[in-house]
Amino acid sequence: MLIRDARFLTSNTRVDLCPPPDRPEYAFIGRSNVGKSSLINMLTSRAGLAKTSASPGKTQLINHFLVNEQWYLVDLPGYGYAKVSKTARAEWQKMLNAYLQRRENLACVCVLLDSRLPPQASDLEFMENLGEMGVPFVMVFTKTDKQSAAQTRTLLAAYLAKMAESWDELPQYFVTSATTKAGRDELLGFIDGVNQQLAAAPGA
Ligand SMILES: Nc1nc2c(ncn2[C@@H]2O[C@H](COP(=O)(O)OP(=O)(O)OP(=O)(O)O)[C@@H](O)[C@H]2O)c(=O)[nH]1
Ligand SMILES: [Mg+2]
Repeated sequence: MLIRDARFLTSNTRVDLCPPPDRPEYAFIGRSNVGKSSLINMLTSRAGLAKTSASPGKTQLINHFLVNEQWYLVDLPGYGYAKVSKTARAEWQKMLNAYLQRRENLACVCVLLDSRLPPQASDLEFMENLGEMGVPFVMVFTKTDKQSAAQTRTLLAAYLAKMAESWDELPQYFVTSATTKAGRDELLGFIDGVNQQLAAAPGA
């Protein structure tokens, strides 16, 4: 997919204030600092479109971007960020659940996972929840430039083996780097395919 245009629309904390649910939406989520905002910039080839930061907890709102006037990309705050208060975390959980359950045009959630780490409880739990809510998702492994291809393969195999313990069918996955642009064509191709399926679906 060629990215002709990508622009920021809105930031907010409430699902009812999000842009009209009139086109397919892809939400990027994952633990703080996993590389969500960087991946969005890499996919759209717009450095600085989504704000990135070396310190976790940078993204705090539901941020909508419009791509090619055709689909929405959403940058969500990271979960599992220890330095926020319990109250703030509970608020964020409430906002996130409302978003996941009520955002009717949500086509797919991209769950970002640091390719250098073994399966983390918070990620496994988050994916379980998505499964229970019936929200479609894919796994996106990030930061593969930070290690050798062999190391990525080993960790990926271990991750898939862990997932196979609780999932009959493994979710689709992508192996990416915001630095080398690895996985860009694959992920954009996937989004394009889903967009086309949705456009062809009855009632679309
Ligand atoms: N080497 C490398 N660094 C990356 C990559 N992706 C992100 N980073 C770095 O990791 C840090 C966090 O990236 P962000 O994109 O801000 O992460 P985030 O998930 O949006 O973080 P929060 O909004 O705080 O939850 C930054 O210092 C990025 O430069 C990658 O693919 N390769
Ligand atoms: Mg961010």
